[in-house]
Amino acid sequence: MNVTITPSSVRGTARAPPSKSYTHRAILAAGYSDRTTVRDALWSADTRATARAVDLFGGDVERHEDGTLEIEGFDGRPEVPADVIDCENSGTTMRLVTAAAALADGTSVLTGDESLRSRPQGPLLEAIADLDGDAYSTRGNGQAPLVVTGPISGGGVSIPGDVSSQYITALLLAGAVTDEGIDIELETELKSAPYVDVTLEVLEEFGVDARHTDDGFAVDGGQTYDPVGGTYAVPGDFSSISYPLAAGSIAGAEADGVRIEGANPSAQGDTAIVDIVDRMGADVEWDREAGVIEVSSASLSGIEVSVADTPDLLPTIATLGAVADGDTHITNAEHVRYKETDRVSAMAEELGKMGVETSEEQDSLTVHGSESRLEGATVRGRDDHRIIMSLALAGLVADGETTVEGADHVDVSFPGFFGMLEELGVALERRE
Ligand SMILES: O=C(O)C1=C[C@@H](OP(=O)(O)O)[C@@H](O)[C@H](O)C1
Ligand SMILES: C=C(OP(=O)(O)O)C(=O)O
Repeated sequence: MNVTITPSSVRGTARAPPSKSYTHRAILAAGYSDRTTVRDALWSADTRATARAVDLFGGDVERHEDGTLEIEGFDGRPEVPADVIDCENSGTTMRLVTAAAALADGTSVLTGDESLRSRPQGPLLEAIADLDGDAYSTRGNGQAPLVVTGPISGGGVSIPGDVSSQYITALLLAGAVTDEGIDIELETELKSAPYVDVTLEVLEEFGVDARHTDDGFAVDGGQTYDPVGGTYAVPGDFSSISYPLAAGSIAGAEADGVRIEGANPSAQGDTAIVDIVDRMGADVEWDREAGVIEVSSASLSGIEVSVADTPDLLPTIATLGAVADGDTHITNAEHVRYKETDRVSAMAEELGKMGVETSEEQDSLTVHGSESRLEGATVRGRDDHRIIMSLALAGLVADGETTVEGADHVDVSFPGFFGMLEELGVALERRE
């Protein structure tokens, strides 16, 4: 599907979709439990991939119309899957499920789409091998397809922290149900660190104890996943909130801008987007207790911002920077190159088609904003949900129409994205 956006101003109320990161963890944690009800779960292509893995491990995920998932777990000991586990486009699924597969008494095979089969899995495979499991890439290049044989019983591992925090999350979730637990020593500084805090928060809610140590993280073995009252509720997603928030900041009607509901505080690092648009000059208020953000546009100025903790915000910030006056310097961005696409280059090249100048280095992206309007253009979504959504936002303030190709991929994290834009008053057309 291609989507053509006509420049529009936005006003009205948007509701944050549930968090993808919390939903993945909740589905797998529920799999490790006896039985759990997960309320307000995100049901998207990525989270469905995690649910399918839980089914293949011997659990059962049933979804009710209201978004509640009733999950019968495999109770800490995954069965050997009867089929290949297809993680599709989801890095989180592949990492979390690889470590779960290492608990099974036999061999699991994991694969994914072309994008996922190009992302790095080597450090996690080596960690499993250090724990006396057997884990390898069929092509010997550290990328999926992956073959994982367990069971592991726990122990100590050392792992780099600057490739993906998801390796740590995966080992903590699985480590709790090993015999010995897992002690993780970080070899390099941790990037995307708040995502591990999200994991610790979910583990705590499921009654599992895991902790920071002097040189990394640790989880004791022999624990049981058992949330209070047998239920867990997923909070709103701040990576997704970044889109209506940025839309309101660049195209919000002055008198009555955009109101975002479901914006309750949690461990998500991407809550930083509220501060970022504020620093750029948007008129924004966040009532944390009510979980409501209100934003309207003002003229924005470029800023310097590190995405070490918040890689998923880079595409949104790049679009904000394109509209702002002056340079927006996005630093500590190397790990953003290991996502569904190399998002640093993807945003530089696609915004370039809209007349935006950028300078790219391995670890940073500088967007040279100017007061002249962006040019409407046909841009490639690169089969990457965040690139698609961020380019669609740029289309709100371009001169003329902007067509985003391959826009269906928003289904990965925000299936209702274009419907939300329409409700905010955006004129757009979908073409198959
Ligand atoms: O654990 C998670 O839920 C995520 C961690 C981050 O990845 P990395 O840790 O690989 O940077 C983030 O980019 C991804 O969208 C979700
Ligand atoms: C990188 C992302 O997710 P994942 O790593 O799960 O593919 C994302 O949602 O932007």
